[in-house]
Amino acid sequence: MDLKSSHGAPVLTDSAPLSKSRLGGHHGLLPYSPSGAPFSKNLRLSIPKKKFGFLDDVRSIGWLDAMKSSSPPHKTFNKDSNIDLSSPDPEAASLTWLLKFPSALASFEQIANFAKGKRIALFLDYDGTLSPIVENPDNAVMSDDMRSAVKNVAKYFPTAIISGRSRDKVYEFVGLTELYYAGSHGMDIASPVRQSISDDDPHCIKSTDTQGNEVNLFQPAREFLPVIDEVFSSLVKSTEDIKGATVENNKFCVSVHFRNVDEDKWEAVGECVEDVIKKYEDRLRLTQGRKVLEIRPKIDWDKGKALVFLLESLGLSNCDDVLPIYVGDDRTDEDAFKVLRDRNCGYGILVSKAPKESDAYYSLRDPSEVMEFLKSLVTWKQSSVL
Ligand SMILES: O=P(O)(O)OC[C@H]1O[C@H](O[C@H]2O[C@H](CO)[C@@H](O)[C@H](O)[C@H]2O)[C@H](O)[C@@H](O)[C@@H]1O
Repeated sequence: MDLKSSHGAPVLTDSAPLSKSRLGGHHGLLPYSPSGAPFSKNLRLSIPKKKFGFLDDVRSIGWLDAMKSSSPPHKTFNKDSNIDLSSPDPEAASLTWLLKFPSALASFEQIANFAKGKRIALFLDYDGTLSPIVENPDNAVMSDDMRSAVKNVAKYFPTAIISGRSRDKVYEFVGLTELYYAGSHGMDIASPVRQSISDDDPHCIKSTDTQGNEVNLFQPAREFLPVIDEVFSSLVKSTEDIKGATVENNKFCVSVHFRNVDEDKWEAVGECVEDVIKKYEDRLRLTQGRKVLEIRPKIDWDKGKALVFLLESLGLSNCDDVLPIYVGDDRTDEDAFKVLRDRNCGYGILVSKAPKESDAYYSLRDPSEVMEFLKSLVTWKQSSVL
């Protein structure tokens, strides 16, 4: 694994751009694009690409606009057509987007064809993918139906959850022992013990899981634990007078939620965060998710690196016989989509109703479609072994 190390931790050398050109170089896995599609060639989707770090956005456009830019207001969808009515030509924009990111359900046969003769390995984000987005992060429980769909799919395919939550928290929500878990945006991975991975790696420690199995804990940001705890306490204090603001300790990162804060106080939330983290400028970085600001160690590690680590730890890194599929809804999932795209090995599936730029190949609209997709994988696998 290509990991630059300094003072024992992998160091972030550059802030990677979120998206790159989707054209060329990946022909083997490009999804089917219907010809003669019913949309005008002149229509272009105007979706801003993220080129710089979030603090650079703040410096150029201010806190409020930066926070708004990645937390677009809830769109109004026509009940029958599910089309965004707030855009000038929503129907065309939606169709154009679906041509670029076809539905993984509508394209299921094509995905299944690519998977023939390969082992599918599944990687799932949690919030917004397995559970719907809700106002209070503590209430983001997974439905029993979804749990049973994930349990079933894991009988046939190695399945891992890669979440921004702490590993313990996401396990508490999911509660399935048959999965692999990575928390804190991949900075806390529990995987089976494999000598080649764990030998001599200072970030790996052997531990025991809830069932008494020996596991390998990979925690590349362990040295940041005291800083993260310090920042968490300071943020709880500094945001206590902002109604609706909450701070979540995700062990190796901290989330500052502003979903329930009046928009005229968003800037105040941003300023609290800036005040607290400015003295850690060389050690921490700031990113943004869905109405959440996230403070993370400045190390070269993300969900994409976690995906590669898990593939290696599970003995699934050979692209010739493994097809990794990563399903996620958030900006942080883009790092994993990009890894699959760059390696030309596997598919990213973006969960979104609204057109967004992405390095995924396919899309699903919401967690209920994710559940349908998981069920389809099981049905397909069962029928192919008959
Ligand atoms: O990587 P994920 O599993 O998607 O975690 C990302 C963040 O998800 C949670 O926040 C988001 O979901 C909440 C519950 O639906 C919602 O209230 C919040 O506005 C969203 O940002 C979680 O609370 C964060 O800590 C995670 O980083």
